[in-house]
Amino acid sequence: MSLLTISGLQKSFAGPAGDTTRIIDIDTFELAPETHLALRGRSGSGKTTFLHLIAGILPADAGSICFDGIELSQLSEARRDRVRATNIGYIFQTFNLLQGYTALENVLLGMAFSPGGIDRKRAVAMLDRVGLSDRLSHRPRELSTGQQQRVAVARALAKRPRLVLADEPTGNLDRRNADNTLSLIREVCTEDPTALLLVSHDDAVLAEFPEVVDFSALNPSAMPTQP
Ligand SMILES: Nc1ncnc2c1ncn2[C@@H]1O[C@H](COP(=O)(O)OP(=O)(O)OP(=O)(O)O)[C@@H](O)[C@H]1O
Repeated sequence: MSLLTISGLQKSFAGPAGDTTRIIDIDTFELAPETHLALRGRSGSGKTTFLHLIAGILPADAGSICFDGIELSQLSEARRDRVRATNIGYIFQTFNLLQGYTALENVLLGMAFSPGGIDRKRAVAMLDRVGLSDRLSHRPRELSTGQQQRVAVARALAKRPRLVLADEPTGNLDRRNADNTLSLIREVCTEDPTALLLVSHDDAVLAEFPEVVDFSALNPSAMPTQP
């Protein structure tokens, strides 16, 4: 039984000149529960778009995305938001932290719709595990870029999701912090047990995964914009 089953998935975007480019054209993709899978791919090949479709942030033009028995393409945006808030821990490439809230509040708010609800002890423990126990009351703008990335990691993991989507989750970290953060993500996803779909360009990160899929093989219509 797979946690995520995708078929015939298509997504195009209109360019500034009104022309349309198909960014995603994926025949089939499956992710089993508790599986850890990494995606590698060129910049601009559509990896973030793919994660946004899975998370229900973007609607697909065609095809099916079945998450835990729920067909996302049949749902309104509000219902997709609820599925994501309840089941998916998303580590955004650009963090998406709420600027008016502290690091701890960002993690607590991330737990608000999860089945376990808000658990302050777990939120504090997760921020401690990403090395930010002395930054609980800092707002995002008072944190370094790497610290903001670690808050985003803590927020995604603290809620005990069924699936973690991680878009370059170590992209702004030095080697030591990148290694620690990756180990933490995989450790928490094993403890709880959670499926993990991670995008990375970093060979050291990819080497840690039992399975790495080349995104351009999965999505052959991808049009890389940069080597
Ligand atoms: N809202 C949008 N409107 C128009 N084009 C878009 C939009 N979002 C993404 N694109 C285009 O889709 C393509 C894929 O973008 P995406 O962010 O998914 O790539 P990526 O593989 O994640 O890249 P990177 O590795 O650099 O983060 C790019 O060419 C981008 O310009």
